Amino acid sequence: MQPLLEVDDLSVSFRTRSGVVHALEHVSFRVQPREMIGIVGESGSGKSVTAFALMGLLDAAARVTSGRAMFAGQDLLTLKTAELDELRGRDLSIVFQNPRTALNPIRAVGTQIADVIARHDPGPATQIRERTLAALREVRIPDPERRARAFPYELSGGMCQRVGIAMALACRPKLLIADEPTTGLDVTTQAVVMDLFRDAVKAEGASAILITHDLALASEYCDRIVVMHAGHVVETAPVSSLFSAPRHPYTAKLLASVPSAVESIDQLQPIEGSLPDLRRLHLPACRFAERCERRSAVCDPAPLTLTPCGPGHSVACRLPL
Ligand SMILES: Nc1ncnc2c1ncn2[C@@H]1O[C@H](COP(=O)(O)OP(=O)(O)OP(=O)(O)O)[C@@H](O)[C@H]1O
Repeated sequence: MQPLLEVDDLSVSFRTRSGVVHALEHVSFRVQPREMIGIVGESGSGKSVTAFALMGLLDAAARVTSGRAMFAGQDLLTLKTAELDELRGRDLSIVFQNPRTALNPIRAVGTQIADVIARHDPGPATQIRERTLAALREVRIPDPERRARAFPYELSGGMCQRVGIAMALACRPKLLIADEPTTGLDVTTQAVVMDLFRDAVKAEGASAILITHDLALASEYCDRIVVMHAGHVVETAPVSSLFSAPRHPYTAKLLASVPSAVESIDQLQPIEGSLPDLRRLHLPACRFAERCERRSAVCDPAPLTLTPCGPGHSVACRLPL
């Protein structure tokens, strides 16, 4: 099957006062039509930078030093701003971590959704209003006529995130990226928001990338998982094989650190050590090596590539489990 998104060899660095941060190095993964993938990893592993690079939203200090991201026949990394503006909101949408900051604080939420629809799919005002209300209904916002007139500060965090999802879905995108969409929401609202997200994606036959540090959430909603560590993809597999037989020592540690994945509290293990400083001039081929109990001399030579190790399962480790 032709992938909807094919990311190959993506490397991104940031210029900072204290040196160059090698945030992503040779990141590759694919998203198939109608597939929901999860990108997981600790804080600082490069999940958001990946999403921002795909959406053309990296800040001025960032530089894409290699790679391509083919989406529906176009390389997202080489598109001009005007071309990206055409795609964003229409074929490619993002739901941000903090819905309140993602929304314009001085514009009614209905107007913000209407703006997106009018920009990509212009039509008579009554039709745009109807589509706006339908988008709010789709994410089960009660009393959408009244809520459409509300400003973000008048709505709860959960309601704002529903508006964010409604806005992202309004033009029926082919690919939706959700960057920690449930952070800061209570557990019940988290489940409601995620169910809405999944149902909307599946109903429209769209694909999605869920970025999260929450493995339990990813296992519940995704078809396949991409595990990132310190700017590298270290393992990718269908949910069932990743959770039953992880091959990368980092994935195994990540799983052992999740309360819902262990049977008793005694089995719960923190991941020792921290991510390497990504400003270092000579980072090891395996950026997990300094935290890894299995490390040996075979781990040192670069480059270290993702290698198939089972159906749909690849790992970047010379001494896999
Ligand atoms: N504007 C920037 N300038 C310098 N370094 C940056 C910038 N943005 C991100 N980074 C660095 O890039 C690396 C990856 O960050 P990223 O935000 O993608 O991690 P993440 O996996 O999304 O973490 P979190 O779960 O905390 O959001 C980190 O080392 C981070 O410090």
